[in-house]
Amino acid sequence: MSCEGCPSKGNCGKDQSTCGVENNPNNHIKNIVAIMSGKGGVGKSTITVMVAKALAKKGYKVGIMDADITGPSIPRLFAAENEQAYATKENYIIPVEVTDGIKIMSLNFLMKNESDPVIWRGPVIAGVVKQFYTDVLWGDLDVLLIDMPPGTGDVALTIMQSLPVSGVLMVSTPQPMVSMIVAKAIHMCEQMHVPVYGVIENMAYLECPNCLEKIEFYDTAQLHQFFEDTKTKLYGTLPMLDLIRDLNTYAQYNENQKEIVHDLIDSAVDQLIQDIGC
Ligand SMILES: Nc1ncnc2c1ncn2[C@@H]1O[C@H](COP(=O)(O)OP(=O)(O)OP(=O)(O)O)[C@@H](O)[C@H]1O
Repeated sequence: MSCEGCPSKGNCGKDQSTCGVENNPNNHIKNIVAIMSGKGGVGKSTITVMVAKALAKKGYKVGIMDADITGPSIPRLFAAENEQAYATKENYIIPVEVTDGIKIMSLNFLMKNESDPVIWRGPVIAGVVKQFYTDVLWGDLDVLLIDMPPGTGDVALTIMQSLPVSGVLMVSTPQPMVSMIVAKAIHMCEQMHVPVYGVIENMAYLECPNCLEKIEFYDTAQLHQFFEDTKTKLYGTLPMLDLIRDLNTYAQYNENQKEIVHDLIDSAVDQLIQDIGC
C-alpha cells in the first residue's frame, strides 16, 4: 500500500499495511467528503448535487461517488440516467462527466436497465464501493463527494474504515425522530475518528408564496438541544421548495431560479470549504 495520492497524505495514523484500499496512481483526490444521514429520504442525494454544483461554480474540481448502490439517484438528479460508463483497456472505469465538469460514478451507469434491481449481499456491495474508489479514473479532484446510503450499516462502515474520508457533512430534517437517528450516525463518526464538519437541516420550513412568512413545522428548541447534545455545527437550513425537489430539471432553470438554489446552499458550502481547508 502507498500513501501517494491519498487525501490523508500519510497523516491518518493508520499502519500502511492495514490500509483498506490501494490508491489508484492516476488519481489525485485532495479531499473526500461523505454526505451522510442515519435516516433515509432526508435529501442526501439532493444536497450532494447542490453542494457539487456550488463547489464547481467556485472553480473547484468535483467528483461524486454514488455509494447508494441499491438505490442510486445521482444520475437522475443530473438528468444523466441514459448515460453509460465505459472502461479503458486497462480495465479502469471512466466516470460520466456532467455539467460544470462534475465527474460522477454510479452503479446505474453499469446496469443495462436503470430499474434492474441490485440483489447483492453486503460484502459484494461493499466491494463495489471500494472499486468505485480504486478503479474509477477520477483524475485530479479538489473534492470527491460520497453520496452515502442511508443508515450506519455495512457500506457506511466500509467507507469509513477503508476510504480516506476527510470528514462528513450530515443531513437531517428537524423531526425529533430523525434527529435521534442522525445522532447515531454522528456518534458512529466519532467512534471511527472521522470529523463531522457540520449539519444541514433540510426541508426545515416552508415560505408562504403570498406573504413570504417562514412557516416552521417543528419546535426549534428541540433542534437547539440536538446541536448541543451532538456538539455539531449547523451549516444551514433549507426550505421545502419545488426548485430543490425538481433538481433534475436544473439545466432548464432560468438564471434567477439557478441563483435561488445556489444562494440557499452557498453559505453552507463556504463553511465546508473553510473546514476542509481547500
Ligand atoms: N428541500 C427540499 N424541498 C423539496 N423536496 C426535497 C427537498 N430535499 C429533498 N427533496 C425531495 O425528497 C425526496 C428524497 O430526497 P433524496 O433522494 O435526495 O433523499 P436521500 O436522503 O438521498 O434518500 P435515500 O435515503 O433514499 O438515499 C426526493 O423526492 C427529493 O426531490
